[in-house]
Amino acid sequence: MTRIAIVGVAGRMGRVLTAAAYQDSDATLAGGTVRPQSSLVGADIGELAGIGRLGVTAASSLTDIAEDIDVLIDFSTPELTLANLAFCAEHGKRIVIGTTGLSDAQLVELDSYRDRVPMVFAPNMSVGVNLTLNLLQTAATALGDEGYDIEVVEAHHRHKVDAPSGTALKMGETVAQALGRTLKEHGVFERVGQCGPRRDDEIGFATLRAGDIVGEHTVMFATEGERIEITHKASSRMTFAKGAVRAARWVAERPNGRYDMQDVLGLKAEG
Ligand SMILES: NC(=O)C1=CN([C@@H]2O[C@H](COP(=O)(O)OP(=O)(O)OC[C@H]3O[C@@H](n4cnc5c(N)ncnc54)[C@H](OP(=O)(O)O)[C@@H]3O)[C@@H](O)[C@H]2O)C=CC1
Ligand SMILES: O=C(O)C1=N[C@H](C(=O)O)C[C@H](O)C1
Repeated sequence: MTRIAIVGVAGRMGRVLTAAAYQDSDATLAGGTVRPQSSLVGADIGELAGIGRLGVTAASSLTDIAEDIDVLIDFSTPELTLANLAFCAEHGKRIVIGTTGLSDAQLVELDSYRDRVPMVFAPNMSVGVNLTLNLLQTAATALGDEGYDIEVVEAHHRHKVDAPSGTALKMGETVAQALGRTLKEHGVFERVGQCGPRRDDEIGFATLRAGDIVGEHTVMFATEGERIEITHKASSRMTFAKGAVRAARWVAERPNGRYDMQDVLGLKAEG
């Protein structure tokens, strides 16, 4: 049985991850953390998740529960995730990372742990989004050089702090890679004022933030006379949480390395 700890059990994802780990019959929900200063230290994590008392209390530090856990599931902030990777390297633990919004420098730091920690790092843990990435690769390969404009549109709840979403960036990167482009060179993240007509080879991004939208992504391939839209809509955070628990069970059996959700789901294209 994989013994799972949830980082930030009082967060939007933390609560749903707690329920998903508890409901998985092949995993044990072994612990969870909140900030050291939080009034929730010592609270029952089942009660925080709204699933009733589980007899597992929120710890103020991973060090306090290190003996009890095998894999961390971390959907928090870039800074905390990097600190938790250092913890994993020091204590021989594994980690599933859903955190988005890492800077280029933070991504380099995360990657530096690949030889010391078995980790799954993915901006979206849902089966549907990961299948969509394969559909996008096929569409981009077929349409990209045929004069189709490519735009990525995403919508999320009003509390989200990073933009564009990690998933939107991953979708854009997938399309760019299929076309031999890069987001550094071809990504357009802002259009305002007299910005001129779009270039043929740009990949545009647009972000919406409103209400309680769980997560919606569309990639548009548009040309004179037609457009194709490939859309994924998440209506419950449980889709991400179940994927993360599946990834935790998977990474529990893997050597040091950086994996993603396509590895977990067996969706990676050969070669
Ligand atoms: N990969 C995927 O499938 C998905 C990824 N995400 C990503 O997950 C991340 C979290 O999203 P969400 O749950 O909505 O955000 P929340 O802000 O609700 O959750 C973050 C949690 O981390 C805790 N936290 C932050 N800093 C610390 C710290 N120093 N010590 C202890 N705890 C800390 C917060 O505690 P406090 O409340 O006290 O600040 C909070 O509980 C985002 O990056 C989001 O993009 C979200 C959904 C799916
Ligand atoms: O913050 C969120 O809520 C989500 N974040 C992820 C992202 O940035 O792609 C995944 C999901 O869409 C929800």
